[in-house]
Amino acid sequence: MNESYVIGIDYGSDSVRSVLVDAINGEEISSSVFYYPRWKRGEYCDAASSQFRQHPLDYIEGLEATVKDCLQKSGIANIGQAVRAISVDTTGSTPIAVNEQGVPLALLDEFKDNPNAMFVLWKDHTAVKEAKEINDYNETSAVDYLKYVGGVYSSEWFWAKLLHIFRVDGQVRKATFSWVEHCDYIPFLLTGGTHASAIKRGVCSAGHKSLWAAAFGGLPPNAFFTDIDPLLDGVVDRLFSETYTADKPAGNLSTEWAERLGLSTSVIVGIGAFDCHMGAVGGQIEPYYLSKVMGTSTCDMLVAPKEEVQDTLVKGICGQVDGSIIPGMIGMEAGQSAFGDAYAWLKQVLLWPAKQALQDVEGLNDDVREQVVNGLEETLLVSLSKKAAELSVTATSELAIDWLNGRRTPDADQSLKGAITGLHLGTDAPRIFRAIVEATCFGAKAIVDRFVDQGIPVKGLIGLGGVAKKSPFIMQMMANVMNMPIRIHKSEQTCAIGAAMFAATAAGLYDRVEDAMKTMGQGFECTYVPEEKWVPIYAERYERYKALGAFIEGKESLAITV
Ligand SMILES: Nc1ncnc2c1ncn2[C@@H]1O[C@H](COP(=O)(O)OP(=O)(O)O)[C@@H](O)[C@H]1O
Ligand SMILES: O=C(CO)[C@@H](O)[C@@H](O)COP(=O)(O)O
Repeated sequence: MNESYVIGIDYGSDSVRSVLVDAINGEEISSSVFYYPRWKRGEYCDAASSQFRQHPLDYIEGLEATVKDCLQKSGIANIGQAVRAISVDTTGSTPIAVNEQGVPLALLDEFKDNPNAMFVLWKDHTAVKEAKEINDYNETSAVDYLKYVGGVYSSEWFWAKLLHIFRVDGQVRKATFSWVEHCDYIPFLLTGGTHASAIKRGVCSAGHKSLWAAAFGGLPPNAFFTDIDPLLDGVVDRLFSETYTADKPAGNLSTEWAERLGLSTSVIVGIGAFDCHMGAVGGQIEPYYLSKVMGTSTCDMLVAPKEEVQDTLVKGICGQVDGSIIPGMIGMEAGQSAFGDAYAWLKQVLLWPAKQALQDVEGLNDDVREQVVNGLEETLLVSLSKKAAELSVTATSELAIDWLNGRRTPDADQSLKGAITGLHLGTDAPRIFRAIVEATCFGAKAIVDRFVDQGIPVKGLIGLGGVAKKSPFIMQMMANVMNMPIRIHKSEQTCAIGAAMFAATAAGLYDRVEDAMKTMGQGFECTYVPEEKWVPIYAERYERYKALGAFIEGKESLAITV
């Protein structure tokens, strides 16, 4: 019997996806998706105050459901005995408070409905004030602890979130022993860990979000944190000093989880990492190619050999970490806090009157109502794209800024807001949609410019994730705005496939993840090439986008006519 099956698990913002893969050739045997039920009902969240929390049970139920479903769908007899390894990727920074035993507080009766005891999702921006305090304090610090995270600490990250929760919830603070990223918690859970000090931390989350750096000898010292707020006293001592790359095992599947999943305890559980990092590997990243994972948000990943990067520090990105993507190389991360979410926002604005009208119509059958709403939800972005693709654009057409969820890169500032300008009576839904799509592409170009300006060349673009697969309109606009071809990867599940590649490496089926990537990678399906006619028009409009952005930031008065 072939005993080379591995499982990759990808925890996205709305759902978890698992894939069962044959590690010998990368063949995808089966896959399964589970939408988080509590999250779907909007529980524990308040978009108006940027509070986005996820209950650990959403993750645990999804883990069990998708893995069992994959095994069952495979149709392979005794598949449970043939699985060699599991690796997990998750969103991040998505941390949670745990007690001494490593149990998330929301799993305890006392805290089961308390959002502050749950995972603080990456896009939760309740800690803007705390991030600013970290940035301000670092300015005065003798050691620049932000130098490997782009020089700016974001409210999307670990320490800002921890401090915020400690300040707003004394009960949670008192019950907290340690604080752990989602990507480090799941391997701990699967391996049956019983003490928080045994949680193995991946270098990916530690380096990009928690200020861990080998050059600092680990995390910043206690004094750094207590100077920001004495509430943080002692926390760092209960965190970690060692980190691991994702090609290494975290341990074996515990007896409890082996039984729950129908697998054996010889299954190796790999060290976890962030979705976009494993996604870049699933999408066959190459040195100096920007791998853009384009979904709800974007994560823009780049790897470069250590000896070439040397002392170059790229300002305003989400960090550069030795081994965060591919062990042995410097992994760099940048991104946009709202990409697909910006389109989803417009969709919801446009659907509101229709949904309301359907509610108001008396005597309408509930099934019909639901069918109409579902139909609109599914088709609206596709029909908007079709119409928007037919529009011509001039210098003064509607112009938007994409910071609907703040700005992640360049120079994280989650307090910034989006904008749409140049509206007139002829402005209709497709024109607004076109402007928003264009703004997200301009935001993407600003990231490329930042890498290049700081001495890191961008030699090509790789497109991954939901939007890259679903929207030829947006990908063509991206190629035109960037004036660079963009190659779209074949895989529907690059993050989960990347996790499967790491699982295969952690189990020793490959020596290096690059070898797994070569053999298990599915290749590319198409390339969008810049259209000459549009390149100069977008180049001009990009200058206008930058001027409008500077105005919104309060840096400059408006030097363009909108
Ligand atoms: N046809 C479409 N055109 C543009 N964006 C789309 C389209 N269909 C879905 N999206 C966007 O894709 C995003 C989801 O991407 P996906 O990669 O599936 O999820 P995640 O980011 O959670 O991993 C949503 O924000 C949605 O607005
Ligand atoms: O920010 C990171 C990683 O650093 C991502 O986890 C976050 O953008 C979530 O990505 P998705 O768009 O939900 O796939």
